[in-house]
Amino acid sequence: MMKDTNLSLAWPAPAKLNLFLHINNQRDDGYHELQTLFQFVDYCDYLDFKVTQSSELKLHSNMNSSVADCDNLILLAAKSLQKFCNCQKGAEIWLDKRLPMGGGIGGGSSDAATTLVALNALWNTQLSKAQLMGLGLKLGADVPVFINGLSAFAEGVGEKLLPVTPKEYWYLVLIPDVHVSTAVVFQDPQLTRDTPKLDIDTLMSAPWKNDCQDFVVKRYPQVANTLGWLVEYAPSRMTGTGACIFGQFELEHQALEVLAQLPKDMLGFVAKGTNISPLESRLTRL
Ligand SMILES: C[C@@](CO)(OP(=O)(O)O)[C@H](O)COP(=O)(O)OP(=O)(O)OC[C@H]1O[C@@H](n2ccc(N)nc2=O)[C@H](O)[C@@H]1O
Ligand SMILES: Nc1ncnc2c1ncn2[C@@H]1O[C@H](COP(=O)(O)OP(=O)(O)O)[C@@H](O)[C@H]1O
Repeated sequence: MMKDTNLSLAWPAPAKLNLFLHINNQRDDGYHELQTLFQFVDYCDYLDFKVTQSSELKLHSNMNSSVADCDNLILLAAKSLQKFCNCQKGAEIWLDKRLPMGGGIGGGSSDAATTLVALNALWNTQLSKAQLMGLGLKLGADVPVFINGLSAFAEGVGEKLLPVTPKEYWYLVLIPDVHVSTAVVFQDPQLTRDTPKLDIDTLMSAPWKNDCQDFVVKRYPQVANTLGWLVEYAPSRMTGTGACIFGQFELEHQALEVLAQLPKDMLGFVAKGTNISPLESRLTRL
């Protein structure tokens, strides 16, 4: 069979963990100022792209959810790049969705980032990383770090990034059976939003915590149960605004052994922390 040169396969859209997350303040526009540490893991959604000569954008996916095409961050990302570059090409896109949605591991943002990075290469629109990150930020606060592709200490709403190299542990990530909306967590008056801003050296060496965790645990018993179970085996915390919980292990087999003991009603996966994103590695072999 002849090779289809317009097809480009297996672009990873990795998950991220917030190894710590502090909320320092709420801005006048409602957004929150954060200090957070992002690390990628090697557990990913995968996207395939076929470049087309008409400007149509078409998405096929195994996502079993109610996200309409017009709200899907993949199509929104592709459209924003097309518009910004006045690009006449289009694409057919296939999404293999593996990451749980609304779990605080950033799957939607990562899909958007991978779409921007891949299409910028495949359409040859030649935007710089900084330009792509600017486009990405309009789609979501977490999109720039996925485009940058390096684990980072982040400030602002998550867009001021300083690459760092935290230890690459193995993680067992558990997925409580509940959807926790980022917007709902940030709207609640009970959320702690006054953690003092600290310098990076202090933050990296202090015990790591997530300011959303107590709040989410109190409101969602599924998250409380999951954390209560995992913390018996490993240092464990919530990522982002939840609901996923991660436990950290020195060795893969230790994480796999705990996964094997998971009660039947809990779901999870084992992944390795990686300070260079799998997307960044894919980009180097177009
Ligand atoms: C707080 C984090 C940490 O990683 O949570 P997770 O979504 O990963 O759980 C993220 O930065 C979230 O980023 P993202 O999920 O892209 O958020 P967005 O779509 O930009 O915003 C969703 C909603 O959350 C609120 N929001 C988001 C980010 C922020 N720094 N302050 C906010 O107040 C806003 O009300 C916004 O309407
Ligand atoms: N391609 C996509 N994958 C996942 N979610 C998407 C996508 N496009 C739009 N969304 C919307 O974004 C929301 C947040 O998704 P996600 O990034 O998985 O959550 P989180 O930021 O909590 O990890 C979803 O609930 C869904 O409504």
